[in-house]
Amino acid sequence: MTLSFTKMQGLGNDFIVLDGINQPFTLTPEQIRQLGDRHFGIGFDQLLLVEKPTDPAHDFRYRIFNNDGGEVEQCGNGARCFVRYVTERGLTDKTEISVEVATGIIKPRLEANGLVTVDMGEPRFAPRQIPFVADEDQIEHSLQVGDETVSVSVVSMGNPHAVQVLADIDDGVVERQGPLIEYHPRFPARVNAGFMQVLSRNAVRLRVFERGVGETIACGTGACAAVVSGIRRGLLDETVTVTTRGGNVDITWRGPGQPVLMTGSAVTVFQGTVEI
Ligand SMILES: N[C@@H](CCC[C@H](N)C(=O)O)C(=O)O
Repeated sequence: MTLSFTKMQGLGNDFIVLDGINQPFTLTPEQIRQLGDRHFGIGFDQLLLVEKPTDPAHDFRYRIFNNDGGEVEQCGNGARCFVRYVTERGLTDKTEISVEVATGIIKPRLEANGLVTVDMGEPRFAPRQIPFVADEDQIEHSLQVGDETVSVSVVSMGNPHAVQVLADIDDGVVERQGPLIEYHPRFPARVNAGFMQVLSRNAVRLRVFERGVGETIACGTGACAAVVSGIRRGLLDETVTVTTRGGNVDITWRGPGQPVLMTGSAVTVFQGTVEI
């Protein structure tokens, strides 16, 4: 089978995007792993699939597969690339679209300056919504990670996140704790592990060890989860610039009951075909 693909990136979090509307196909997890291999395949953090919506009230269905072949619920940097892809390829003439993801609806909007703003929906905190093994919603939970006891905020942005606030995120903590937190038994669906350094009430640095990939250069849902957890901890104001290793993204959250808004770049890198 020959597949046409587009390689895209949002802050260096990289994707292949496949049009499943005009090019119907199915891929096994093993085939996704092969395509994602950076030496033997195309290489990507996530594979994004554009499909017709199941409900005609929406414009598209957006499916996401991690580099390990597993399907996941949400991808923020990918959502920005998604709207650029469907507009650049003429799949819609709208610049604001309503998109079905596994756990709800997101609304990406292409701005006049080329940046993309995504209404990512409301964050969730109840342990069963993460999922996380705990009796009640707390702003911080104590977690035993190897021989360290750490304090995490758990947030679902459709997908699960555990965020720590640390004075230094470059001292080896991501490499040491990331794999242990991803597979921690209190996260039955595994988790994305975020490591945030607060610079001011409107600026943070963030590194994320992503479920199903390892550390990525940037994680959009991770940025949303980190800012939400920082606001809940009383450390941040409602609009925050998140600096990742791949660049900046702006996040706004006005509090409980409100959606998280994310604004950042989305870039097409190249197009091609691949035999699978
Ligand atoms: N890179 C993403 C998140 C992709 C999914 C994540 N690894 C998961 O397993 O939940 C983003 O930009 O949000």
